[in-house]
Amino acid sequence: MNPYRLYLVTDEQLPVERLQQVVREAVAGGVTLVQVREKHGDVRAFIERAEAVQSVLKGTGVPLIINDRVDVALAVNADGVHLGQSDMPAACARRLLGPDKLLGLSVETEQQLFESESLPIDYLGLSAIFATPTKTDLKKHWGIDGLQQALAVSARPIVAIGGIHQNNLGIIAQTGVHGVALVSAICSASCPQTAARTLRAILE
Ligand SMILES: Cc1ncc(COP(=O)(O)OP(=O)(O)O)c(N)n1
Ligand SMILES: Cc1ncsc1CCOP(=O)(O)O
Ligand SMILES: [Mg+2]
Repeated sequence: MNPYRLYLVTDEQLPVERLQQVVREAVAGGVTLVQVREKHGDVRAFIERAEAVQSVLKGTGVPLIINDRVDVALAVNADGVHLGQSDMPAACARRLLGPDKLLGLSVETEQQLFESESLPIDYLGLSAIFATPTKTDLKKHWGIDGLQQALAVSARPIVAIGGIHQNNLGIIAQTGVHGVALVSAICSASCPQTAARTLRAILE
């Protein structure tokens, strides 16, 4: 099964109980992969929040990915790591994680896309498709044309991320992209389960 189909990236601003509730509901609604993304807290808090999400995912079959930090992923025995361009190099991360963990890499430019082909990674996060208030330090917006071009040249599964919601998911799905990753469309929804179910239905 393609694990990338509907990929939830968590919102660091959620209190931990709401974080757990959102993840529980999102999985019930059809999310296939969950990344814990913490950009501001200390490493101990990151580990605690990762463990809180892991306890919700236990027994669901939905893998847990840690954003940026290989040490946190190793500490909680997560299923994988998502690296950015200024994080640990992919080859180092692969050596530390071993061959079986999922390893994702953000690509923000055509040059990075080209270079990624020789790296020991499992998937690419094409960042960002559209502008989004969730992350503003973005190099570019690939748009639908850029997404189509990346799909045409990459041998790796591609996850589209950035500004994706119910109203533009259809056009993204039509490109045949392997997966979509979302923060606010699920984390800010009043009912994350309904939101995830609706997104999943658009993808099917
Ligand atoms: C699935 C996925 N794709 C891209 C990103 C962005 O990663 P990065 O560029 O390292 O930025 P931060 O998320 O760390 O701010 C992602 N997290 N997940
Ligand atoms: C983490 C990340 N990486 C590129 S865009 C983004 C944020 C996506 O958030 P949203 O789904 O709310 O636009
Ligand atoms: Mg990162």
